[in-house]
Amino acid sequence: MSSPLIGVVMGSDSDWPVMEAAAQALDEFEIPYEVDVVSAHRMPREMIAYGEQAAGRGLRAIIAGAGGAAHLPGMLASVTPLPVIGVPVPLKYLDGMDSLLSIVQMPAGVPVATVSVGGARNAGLLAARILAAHDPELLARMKDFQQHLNEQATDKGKRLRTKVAGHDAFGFGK
Ligand SMILES: Nc1c(C(=O)O)ncn1[C@@H]1O[C@H](COP(=O)(O)O)[C@@H](O)[C@H]1O
Repeated sequence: MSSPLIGVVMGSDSDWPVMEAAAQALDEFEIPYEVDVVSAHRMPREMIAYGEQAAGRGLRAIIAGAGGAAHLPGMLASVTPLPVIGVPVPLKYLDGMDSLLSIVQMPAGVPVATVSVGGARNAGLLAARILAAHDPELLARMKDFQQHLNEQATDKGKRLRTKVAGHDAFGFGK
């Protein structure tokens, strides 16, 4: 198995049902990744070690998901030079707003690329794009993926126009 290029980490294994979508996106692009629980709050020393060692171990980006007082992505970003993508994980209370605000509002100098609440799939796709910027083969696959999305959306329009007869006003891809 090739060594991981992306670290997919989360504050708890309870985040996995949300974070799994990041792993699935990486699987679709055949990007090797590792998965682990790394908590800034509950295992601060291990979290610092993970962030400090990530680049040296060959990772190219870190996807970090956490819920509630989600300090993990920002703390990782403070100790690694790698791009960090933060995923706000929604919990039972506050619908993920707490997590979103904890991740997104970073001080200048310590960037975290924050995706939407529960947006782990986009985190995986963003990590794929980061790698694709220096990998022509991966870039070509990302373009194919975007073309496929376009075709799916166009088909949805066709189906909707068929369903709502008489409202064929514009008609992309007729
Ligand atoms: N936000 C953080 C951090 C952190 O930011 O370091 N560590 C754990 N957590 C979050 O606590 C929530 C509840 O965790 P448990 O389900 O283990 O009680 C999870 O969403 C986790 O990401």
